[in-house]
Amino acid sequence: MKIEQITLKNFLSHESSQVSFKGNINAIVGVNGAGKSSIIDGIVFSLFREPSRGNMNNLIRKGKKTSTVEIVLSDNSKGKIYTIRRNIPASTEDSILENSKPLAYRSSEVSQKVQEILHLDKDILLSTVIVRQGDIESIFKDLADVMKKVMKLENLEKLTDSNGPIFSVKKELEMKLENLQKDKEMYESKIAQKKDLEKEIDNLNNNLKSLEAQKEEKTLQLNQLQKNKEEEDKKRERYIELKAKLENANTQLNKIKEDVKDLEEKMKIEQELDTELKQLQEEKENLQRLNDIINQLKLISQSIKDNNNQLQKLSREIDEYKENLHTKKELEDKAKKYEENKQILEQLKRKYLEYNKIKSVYDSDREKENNLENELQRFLIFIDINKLQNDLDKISERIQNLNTEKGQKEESVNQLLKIIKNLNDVHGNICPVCGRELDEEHKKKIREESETKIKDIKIEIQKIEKELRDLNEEKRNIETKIKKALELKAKKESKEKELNDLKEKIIEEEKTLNQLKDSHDKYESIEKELEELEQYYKKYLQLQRYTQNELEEKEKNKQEILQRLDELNSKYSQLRSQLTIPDEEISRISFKISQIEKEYNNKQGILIRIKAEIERKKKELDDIKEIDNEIQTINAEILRLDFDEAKYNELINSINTLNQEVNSMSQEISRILGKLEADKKSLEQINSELEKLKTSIDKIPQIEKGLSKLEKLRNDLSGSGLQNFIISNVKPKIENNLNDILSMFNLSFSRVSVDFEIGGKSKKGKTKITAFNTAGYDLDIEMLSGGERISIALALRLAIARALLDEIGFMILDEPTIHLDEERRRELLNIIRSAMSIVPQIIIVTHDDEVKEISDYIINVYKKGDSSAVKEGVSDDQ
Ligand SMILES: Nc1ncnc2c1ncn2[C@@H]1O[C@H](COP(=O)(O)OP(=O)(O)OP(=O)(O)O)[C@@H](O)[C@H]1O
Repeated sequence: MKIEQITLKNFLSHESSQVSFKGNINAIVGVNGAGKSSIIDGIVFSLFREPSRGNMNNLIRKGKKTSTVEIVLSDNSKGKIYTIRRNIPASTEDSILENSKPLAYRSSEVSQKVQEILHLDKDILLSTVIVRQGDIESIFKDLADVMKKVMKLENLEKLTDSNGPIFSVKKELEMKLENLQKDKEMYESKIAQKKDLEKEIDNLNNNLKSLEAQKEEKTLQLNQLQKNKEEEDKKRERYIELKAKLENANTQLNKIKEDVKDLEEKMKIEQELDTELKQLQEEKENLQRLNDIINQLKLISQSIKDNNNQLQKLSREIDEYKENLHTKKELEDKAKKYEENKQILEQLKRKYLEYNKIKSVYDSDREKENNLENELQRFLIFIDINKLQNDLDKISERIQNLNTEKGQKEESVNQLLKIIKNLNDVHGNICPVCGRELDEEHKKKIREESETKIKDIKIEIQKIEKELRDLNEEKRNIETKIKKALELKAKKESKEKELNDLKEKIIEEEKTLNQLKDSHDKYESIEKELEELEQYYKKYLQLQRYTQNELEEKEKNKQEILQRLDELNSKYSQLRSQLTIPDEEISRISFKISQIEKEYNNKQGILIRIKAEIERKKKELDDIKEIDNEIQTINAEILRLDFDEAKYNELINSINTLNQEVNSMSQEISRILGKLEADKKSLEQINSELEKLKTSIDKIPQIEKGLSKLEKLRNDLSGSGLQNFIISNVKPKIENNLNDILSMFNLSFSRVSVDFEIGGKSKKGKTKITAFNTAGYDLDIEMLSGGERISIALALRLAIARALLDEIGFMILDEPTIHLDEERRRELLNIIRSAMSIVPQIIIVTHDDEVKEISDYIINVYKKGDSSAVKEGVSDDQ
């Protein structure tokens, strides 16, 4: 089995590293603390879930919560690849895959599979081919313990330990035996109990029989007495019933006799009350009559009052009516006039409005006419346009002449300027004008003359220009005047036309106004008249509802009321004369009536009650006879019954005594029966217990035998005898392997022997390793050189591994050269090289350059920030 690759996620100092072991000798190199050993920790953890640094959580990279390690192993002989993945914490499942096929998931199952399928035993590997820092030689002193561990001999010790399984089985059996002994004691005591119980049951049965016979005799006596009592009970019941009836009848009789004692007296009161009530009735009727008259008088008096009020109101209305009717008549003419005028006004209205309309137009036209005439007055200033035109023509002519003159003068100047210029351009002395000879003097003269002339002409031109400016100014003035004069003329003509048209229109308007004037004036005078009449007309309209017919109707009503009043007054006097009492009495009549009524009702109530009482008492007189008869009948029956209370009580006492006797017998019988029942149950219980106890105690000899066998087994297994026997079987194999391996290491020994004795629980084991040199001398391990010791130590580790494992796939050495001197280091390297023929894959963690030299694959581990990183295939100095 070879280690192909390991992947570390948040494991110790590695955040995320993947390491492949591609060589035969793989060197893991790097500075102190780079994370090299962490890789070895990763390998051990991934295989066995074994925490190398304290507890499991220490393996998680600080600051992280989870960690994962995955290792890939290959078994080339079988062509299989195994991938084992471990997680911390264990809440995430581990896994093992065989060629990508899952084999197990739970961490304990994964460890089990590693052991079973890969044949990688944790104890063997950790004690042999996985060698931690500086541990190579520790095998010499620990060999006995290592063997004990790898051979699992500790388990044998555990078997015979005082906490071990044999001990606990023995303990269990001893306890069982102890319990069974107790059962035996119990069995014997139960047998004694059983005998006592059987005796008691016999006694109880005898008592029961005699008691039952006595009880039967007493019960017969009791039955006879009970029969007698039943007859007496019936008599007694009737006797009590009759006695109660008798007492009841006597009580009733006495009560009635007491009640009828005052019958005569009551009848007398009845008569007196009858007479009194009649008198009261008469008195009441008289007063009632008077009261009726008084009520009638009151009604008539009220009616007279109402009629008088009505009369007064009506008289006032009639007076007001008469006055209004009179005023209405006076206003009638004016109202009529008003309505007529209103009609005429309506007829004239159209012409009136037309007149007003035309009149307002006429007035405005007259005003316009006036304004126009005033305006025309202002146009009277006369302007002579012809004269202005003449002046203008003259000025125009003069301007034209002056312009011609100016042009001529300007031409003269130009000519003179040309001469001057020509003089300047002359080359030679020939006059350009005349062609004659020309000297400088002559040139000068001509120039001066010409210039003087130009000056003069320019002054003249300036004069002409001034005159021209003045003339032009004057010309513009005259032209403006002419223009204005022409505009005024046209305006005046238009206004004159307008005035003429207006005058014609005014004449027409005056004509129409004259035609409408009469109607207009009439309208205005009627309108004024209507204004004056309007108040009368309004008043007339208010009074229109007053008519003569209605007045007459009211007068008629008044007469009727007067007549009614006469009738009422005479009726009042007539009724008053019937009332014979004085006025002051009248008001007390109704009070008196109510007093009498009250007294009457009161007495009548008393009378009714007395009458009912008399009636009831008369009936009671009949009842007395009936009750007397009943009493006689009851007394006769009591005599016939012949019941004696004393005798009856005697009978009851006898029955009670007998009853008590029978009951106490029954109770005793029940008690004996209960006891018998309980005893029988106890007997049954004891029998079944005895049966069970018998089966238990039958087991005692068997258990005693088992216990003695166990004791023997424990004695046989304890001590080092068996362990040493087992070891002695493996020892030759290891020794052979060791000598085989050592032969490859090129040492000068003919043989090396190994002896060890397994220690006990508190005793350390002993190891003795002896080397025999070629001369035949034996040398103790302590006497050998460092290199020889390391060679034997490594060979011994490999020898043990080979003896116990199917094959050795790899060896891991963490800093094997540490603490070694130069020579021993070199020797170790030779041995490692030689070991290649025994172990196909070696992984060495090292600082040693020479180790790097013998390695065919370098894994460089370094710190990147606070995390470890890995670079493969190169050394750290590359
Ligand atoms: N749980 C952890 N999380 C992060 N870093 C850790 C953790 N445990 C230990 N370390 C650190 O990891 C680093 C690497 O340790 P490791 O033993 O692998 O180094 P090394 O390369 O073998 O060093 P040396 O050559 O000195 O033995 C150390 O600096 C150590 O302090």
